Amino acid sequence: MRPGHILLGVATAFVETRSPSLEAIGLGKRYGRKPVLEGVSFAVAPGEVYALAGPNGSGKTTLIRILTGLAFPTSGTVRMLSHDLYEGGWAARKALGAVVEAPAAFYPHLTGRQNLEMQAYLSGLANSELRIREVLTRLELLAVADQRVGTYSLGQRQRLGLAAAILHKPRVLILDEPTSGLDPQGITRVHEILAELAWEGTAVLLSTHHLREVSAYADKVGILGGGRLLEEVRLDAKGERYRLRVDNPSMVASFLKSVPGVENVELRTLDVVFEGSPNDALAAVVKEGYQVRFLEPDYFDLYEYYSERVKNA
Ligand SMILES: Nc1ncnc2c1ncn2[C@@H]1O[C@H](COP(=O)(O)OP(=O)(O)OP(=O)(O)O)[C@@H](O)[C@H]1O
Repeated sequence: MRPGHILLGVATAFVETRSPSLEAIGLGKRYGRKPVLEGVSFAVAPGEVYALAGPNGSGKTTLIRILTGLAFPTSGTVRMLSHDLYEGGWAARKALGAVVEAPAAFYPHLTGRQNLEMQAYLSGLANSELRIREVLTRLELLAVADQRVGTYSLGQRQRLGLAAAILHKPRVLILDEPTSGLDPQGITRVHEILAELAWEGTAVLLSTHHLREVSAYADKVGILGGGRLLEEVRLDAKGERYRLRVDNPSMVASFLKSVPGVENVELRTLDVVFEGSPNDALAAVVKEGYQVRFLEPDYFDLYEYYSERVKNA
């Protein structure tokens, strides 16, 4: 997770000094002759949140199925805590918690608690009673823990899926659209929980269409398009930017590119966005005789950036 104000130093050290928990290395996948993924590589460090975004059909679910061992790549490999996922056996698999086809499948006639007990038994988890209570509390499911899962709302089932995925304290958590179908409160709660898990050191990879919510705490966003990783956006590395609204933005954008102290000038529909000195930019534009309507800080908008990136791919 991205460092919060108080804990900044600690989290930064945590993310940067450890080797990746999850690595995708040159992943490719074909169905027959149809390529669905090509050359996809990225890494997720302990405590990092990596969000996969991309339009429908861009390959997110296929990639997540490969990363969780539910499908095999045609080329490339996956490493989980430095073990090969497909050949690393138990050492690689026990590191992983996942919800792939959300909401996860549960026995509807058993209660939430009984479903978790079943899962703990099947995965050989010793003394699971306390741990089950812990995850039910964390996912705010204690009040419905002894209710049959068949009576759960979609949000409760989604959270039970997450509870099951983290029961054995995995160091890598992979989730395919964990907030799909949830109401705004449910979406916020799931994102809060993922941020907390990352804060404790779990490497979290999720696919999502909720870019604005995820940009509040994700460290990186991988943008998939047509089966390729088009770009990896580091959300913590975005420098200070400014937005200038003027009467003739395209001419002002070309002009600003030649002004010392002003960098990375971009035209964004009605506005000119740039990095560097806002004072130098304003003085130069006014001196040149352009009419300025306003100048303000440009907060990085992942959704806007993503839309532009996918449109131009
Ligand atoms: N079993 C399969 N056989 C053939 N083609 C497949 C198969 N599974 C997926 N595809 C194709 O692979 C492409 C990527 O699909 P995928 O489900 O991974 O995309 P996605 O990004 O998860 O989409 P969405 O956002 O709609 O869930 C699509 O063109 C899809 O038709």
